Amino acid sequence: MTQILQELKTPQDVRKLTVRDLETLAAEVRSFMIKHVSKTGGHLAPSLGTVELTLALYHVFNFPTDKLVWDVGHQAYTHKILTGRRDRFATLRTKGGITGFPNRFESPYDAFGVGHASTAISAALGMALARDLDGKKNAVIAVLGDGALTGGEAFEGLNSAGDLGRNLIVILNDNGRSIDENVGAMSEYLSKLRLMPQYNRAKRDVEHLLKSIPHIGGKVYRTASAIKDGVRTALVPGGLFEEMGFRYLGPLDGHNLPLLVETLSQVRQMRGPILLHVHTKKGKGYLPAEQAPEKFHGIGCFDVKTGECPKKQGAPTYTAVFSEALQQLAAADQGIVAITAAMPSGTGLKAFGERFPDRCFDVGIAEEHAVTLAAGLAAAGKKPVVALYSTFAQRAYDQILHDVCLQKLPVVLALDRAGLVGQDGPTHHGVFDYSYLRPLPNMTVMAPKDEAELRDMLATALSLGTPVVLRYPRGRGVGVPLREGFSPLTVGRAEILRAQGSVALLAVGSMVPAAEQAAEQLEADGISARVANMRFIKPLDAELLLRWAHDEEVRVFVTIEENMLAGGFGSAVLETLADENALLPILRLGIGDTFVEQGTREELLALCGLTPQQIAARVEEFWKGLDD
Ligand SMILES: Cc1ncc(C[n+]2csc(CCOP(=O)(O)OP(=O)(O)O)c2C)c(N)n1
Ligand SMILES: CC(=O)[C@@H](O)[C@H](O)COP(=O)(O)O
Ligand SMILES: [Mg+2]
Repeated sequence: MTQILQELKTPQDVRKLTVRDLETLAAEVRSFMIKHVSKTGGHLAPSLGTVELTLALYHVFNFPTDKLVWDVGHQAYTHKILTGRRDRFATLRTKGGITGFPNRFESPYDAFGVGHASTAISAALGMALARDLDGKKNAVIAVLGDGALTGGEAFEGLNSAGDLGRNLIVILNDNGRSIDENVGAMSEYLSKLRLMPQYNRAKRDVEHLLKSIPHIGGKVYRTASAIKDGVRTALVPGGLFEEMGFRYLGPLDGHNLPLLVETLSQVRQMRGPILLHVHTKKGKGYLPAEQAPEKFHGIGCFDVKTGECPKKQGAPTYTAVFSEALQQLAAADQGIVAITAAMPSGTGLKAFGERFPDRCFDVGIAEEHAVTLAAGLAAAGKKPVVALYSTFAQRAYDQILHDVCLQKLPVVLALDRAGLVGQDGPTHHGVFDYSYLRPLPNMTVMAPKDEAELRDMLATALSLGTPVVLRYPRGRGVGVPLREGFSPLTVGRAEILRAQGSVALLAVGSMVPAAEQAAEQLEADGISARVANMRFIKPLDAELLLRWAHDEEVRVFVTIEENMLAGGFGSAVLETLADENALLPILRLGIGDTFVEQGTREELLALCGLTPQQIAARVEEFWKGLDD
């Protein structure tokens, strides 16, 4: 570690540095960050883009008295390094280590916990209102990206903040990208602003001139500013934000420290809602990341010299199998269309979009809109597939209920990253979907045991003509052979994998292979076990459940799921058996009433007691308890 960074004892020390020191510090922070993230993996490109902005903020403001709210929080590594987490930075995103996003339990400098996009303005406005109620004077700053600005909640926040008129600084960190290319009319608008610095300079000059005229200058400026003839909104940079009640400043070079420090020092004195537009480069200062910002958005470990990641062998990912299957089905059916909410690469829809550009829609970070858009397409006769990460689908609950299920529209929700996702941790685990989707009438919910079954489930989902959810985990498949064609499944029918045994292991999705291994272990230990791949969480195969419940050999039911126990698959089995007065002793395995921390998927499955060995051991213990 080089000098200035090493000598910083508290974040307040950054306030004492000269601008020249800050420039040296920026270089030190970058190489520190690259060195560590190359080993742990993480959101490198977004965080490289905000080094100067973060240093300037810490130079000008007094955190944590002033409040700094990051949007998503994947760009906040400099903030973490400055605020007491430098020495633990090597543990970033590892089990027991520091988290990948700001987290209120980790540091008083993390004013608000994040991970999902577009929340910063609303949260910061809440803090500004509380400050005013308490008669305090601290600054409140929200930093969000141009991608986050495509999210509806960001607009709701702007709308409310502009109306309430409180002292609030919103910094728009515009790097022209989301994870992939940014999309939408707002993104176009920001691009135009970036190309019009001359207007901005002119505006600043006019402001300066008018305000310098004694007595009447300020009045003239305000009158001039109040002209709302449409021309201003269209031609004056930031006119759109100004119409919403913000004072717009920028765009300025977000890597120019002297300019940032000077501007933020002025902004600090201003009143009312301010929107400062800074222009940054994703991956700044590390050539491989500048050249491939999408790859370095969130990356595993890599070689610092080359920027290359170690090649991984193995089965294709669920995402890749989904992508390929959807393209195959869409080639045969013109009615199939696909929608992503800013995750074309992550969900595998990028390849679909390249092949069927007219039938693929990236709507930005707008999960609610994505689902209702799909409902509209379905109402007009199309077969939409909305590919979302399970965790982000939480955003669209009312749309799934009100716009899709209530109207029984044939929308297929393909929920990727379902279950425990690994290093992103509790903000991103997709472990709630069975519980929140199961109560919805008209909904079918299924989960494949492997990547081959994913293909068949997708074909089944598209053939049903009703709302369907298909959820599958992050990462690689099991490694089973993939057939050419598709074999549609019977809805609500389980697959029996082992037909005899006193313990009935009922598993869904990713837990089916684990259940099969656990059954072998149990057999080896002298307890016979049968196994069903339930396939459908809704409708459940009630016929099988009752048949097994009434089978004299069966003494215990065990449900196994990578989901919360509350309201999940096990609850569904329990309800069905209770309603039919067919209850046997039942052991439900899944995730207890807690937010699961970060770690590798394997570590977290073990933490939740869901490895095959742990499943077998927990069943054996339960079994022994029956005789006591
Ligand atoms: C609700 C929600 N949907 C999707 C995501 C996934 N996601 C994380 S960062 C990101 C792009 C954000 O772009 P921007 O705000 O411009 O930040 P940048 O990465 O460019 O710094 C997306 C889509 C998310 N975190 N939250
Ligand atoms: C910050 C964020 O929400 C995304 O960048 C997310 O970390 C991507 O996850 P995957 O790596 O599973 O695509
Ligand atoms: Mg961006």
